[in-house]
Formats: sequence, structure tokens, C-alpha cells
Amino acid sequence: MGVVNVTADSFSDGGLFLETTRAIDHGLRLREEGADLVDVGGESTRPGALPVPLDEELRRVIPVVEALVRENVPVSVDTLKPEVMRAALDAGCAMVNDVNGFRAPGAIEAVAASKAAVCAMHMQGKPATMQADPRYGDVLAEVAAFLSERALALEAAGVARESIVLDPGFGFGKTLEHNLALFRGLPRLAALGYPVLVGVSRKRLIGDLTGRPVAERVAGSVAAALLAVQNGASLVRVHDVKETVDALRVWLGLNCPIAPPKK
Ligand SMILES: Nc1nc2ncc(COP(=O)(O)OP(=O)(O)O)nc2c(=O)[nH]1
Repeated sequence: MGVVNVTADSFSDGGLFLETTRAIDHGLRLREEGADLVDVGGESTRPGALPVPLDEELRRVIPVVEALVRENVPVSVDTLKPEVMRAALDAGCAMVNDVNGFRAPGAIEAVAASKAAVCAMHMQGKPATMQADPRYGDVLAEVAAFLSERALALEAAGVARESIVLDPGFGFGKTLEHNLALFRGLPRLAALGYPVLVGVSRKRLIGDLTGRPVAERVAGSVAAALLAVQNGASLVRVHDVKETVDALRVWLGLNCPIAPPKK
């Protein structure tokens, strides 16, 4: 899953793709680089981010979704707002990615009637305050329980089980320790029975482990994507698609079981 942030303030590429044609070109480039899905968002959810007004988010996102859909690019819309979900679904998006886990009033209803895939992510608190002092008794158990409850709520509303993807939400109300526990617990999250999406690309977790600034986190992000897949992730949400796709192709190629030597 490639990332197209149509925003002014995203933590790693804010402003680069705020202009519609630049966002569309970036989405097309990510598809050429091997992305299976392009995640289009119009509101930064970085720690401390403030919400974007609905009309502005629609203005940013929908033209990009429409253009990419016209070019047969599978598109995911990254939004918390039911109105943006509905508009993006009308525009033909293939997935609705909600970092708020479809908890907003009307969010589940917005996707229940569609055939699109949905990604429900765990977030403790809100972007503006979530990193102030995140606390858990047992982060893996609590995130697993939340994601299971969200999946059941979506299925109860009519969303097909095979359309549901779950995401532990790295960096969304988590300390480094919480992120590490969730990463090591990916096999348990995958055992919930739904595809797991992992988004750690260029994030603080990578910076904590490498000491690198945001602009120098490609290698660390690629390593994390490989390990996420090895630990059971079915989707990885990345900014650096070409590098990640190449690494996954080599990993898969080298990882395939070698046929036993003929007797
Ligand atoms: N499902 C899912 N969606 C996400 N959306 C945004 C971000 C934050 O990354 P980015 O979009 O690059 O930054 P910003 O929120 O500042 O635009 N992370 C995730 C994630 O981990 N999982």
C-alpha cells in the first residue's frame, strides 16, 4: 500500500503532494513502482495534528481518488469522516482506511452497504493528544481485543468478513515499548483471522531504532516492512514503494523453499 498524502503537514512528506495534479502523478508513480493499492489521505494524523475541515478534506481527496480510479489504480481512502468515506466510495475507491476504527457516528453505516474493503486501525485517544502519555495494562491484549470488537461490529453491520483488514496502529498512542510489543505480537494479531496491515514507514519507531531523521529512514522502514510480512502482515503501508517492493521480491525469491536435491 503506497501513501499519497494530500496534506500540508504530514510528518514525512507534508506539502509535496498537496496540489491535486502532483498527488495524482505521485499515485500513478507508486502504482508503476509496484504498489497494489494507493492510500489517499487529506488530513494528517501525526501526533499533534489538528483536524482538517470536511469541505477542505473533500476538496483535497476526491479529485485524486477519481483520477486514480479512472486510471484503474486500486485506491484506498484514508479518513475518519463518514462523509469522506461515502464520497470516496461513490468515486470508486476499493478500500476505506479509518485510523479511528470506524468509531465515529455514521462511519460503519458509511461502509456497510459497499463492497469495498475496510481497514480498522487501533488508536488510543486522538492525534492531537495521543502521544502525551499513552498507557496500557497489556498493550497487545488490549489492541487485539479492540480490533476483534471492531471486526465483529463491522460484520454485524453487514461488512463481509473477507473485506475486513485490521491494523494495530503503530505510533497512534503508543510509546516505543508499546510499538515493540505490538510488532513482536503480530503473529497473535494475524491469528485473529483477518489480514493485518502494518504502517511503520518512516515513523518515529524507525527513528528510535536507527537514530535517523525522517528523511533518512528508508532502509529502516524497508527492514521493518520485511519483518512485518515475516511476522504475518498481509499489507504494509509505505511511502517508499519501489524500495519495499524490491526488498519483498528478493525476500520472497530467496525464501522460497529450495526443492530437495534429487536422490
Ligand atoms: N491504516 C493505517 N493508516 C495510517 N494512516 C496514516 C498514518 C500516518 O502516516 P502518514 O500518513 O505518512 O503521516 P500523516 O498522518 O502525518 O499524513 N499511519 C497509518 C497506519 O499506520 N495505518
